[in-house]
Amino acid sequence: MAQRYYTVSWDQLHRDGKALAWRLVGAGPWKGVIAITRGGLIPAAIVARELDCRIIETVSVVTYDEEVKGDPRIVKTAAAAGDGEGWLLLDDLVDTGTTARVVRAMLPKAHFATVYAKPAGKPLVDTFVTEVSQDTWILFPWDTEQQFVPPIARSAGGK
Ligand SMILES: O=P(O)(O)OC[C@H]1O[C@H](OP(=O)(O)OP(=O)(O)O)[C@H](O)[C@@H]1O
Ligand code: HPA
Ligand SMILES: [Mg+2]
Repeated sequence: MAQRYYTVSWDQLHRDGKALAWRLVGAGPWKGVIAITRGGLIPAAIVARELDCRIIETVSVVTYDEEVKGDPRIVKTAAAAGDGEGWLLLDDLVDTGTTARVVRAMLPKAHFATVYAKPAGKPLVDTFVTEVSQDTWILFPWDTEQQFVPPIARSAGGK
């Protein structure tokens, strides 16, 4: 299990997604966006909207079951994108870089961008917005929900 958590709200993801679009706007034009599903789908929608890009392809790689990492499994390729030249490849984050390595081998000429990056995966990304430490687990809004928490006085054992 991760040692700490970094919770990302929908609002923050939207803001960070737009910050990513600002970093990418001068690097185009793009033939289209390729989202690495599933985590890259929402960032891809936000960035594609800001870059005025209507063409969205997907590739699917499964690497984790919740917080447990396994061997990466390619579930879907993006044949229309060829070697990726002129395409913008998007994911929510790079952690160990395992998924990025697999996808980069499939689309070596694509520009690879993520919203968040951890140190081990950072060298594989062309553009990202926010770095978090390797022992931090990012909690995305689609994986979480709001719930009641007891007052501090009670959880600290005061009452
Ligand atoms: O750098 P890595 O160590 O490979 O980790 C990053 C990848 O792991 C997560 O995907 P996941 O395999 O959980 O699939 P999902 O996007 O469908 O949730 C995340 O969305 C990235 O794609
Ligand atoms: O920190 C993370 N958060 C969510 N999914 C992930 N997949 C790999 N690392 C992470
Ligand atoms: Mg993913």
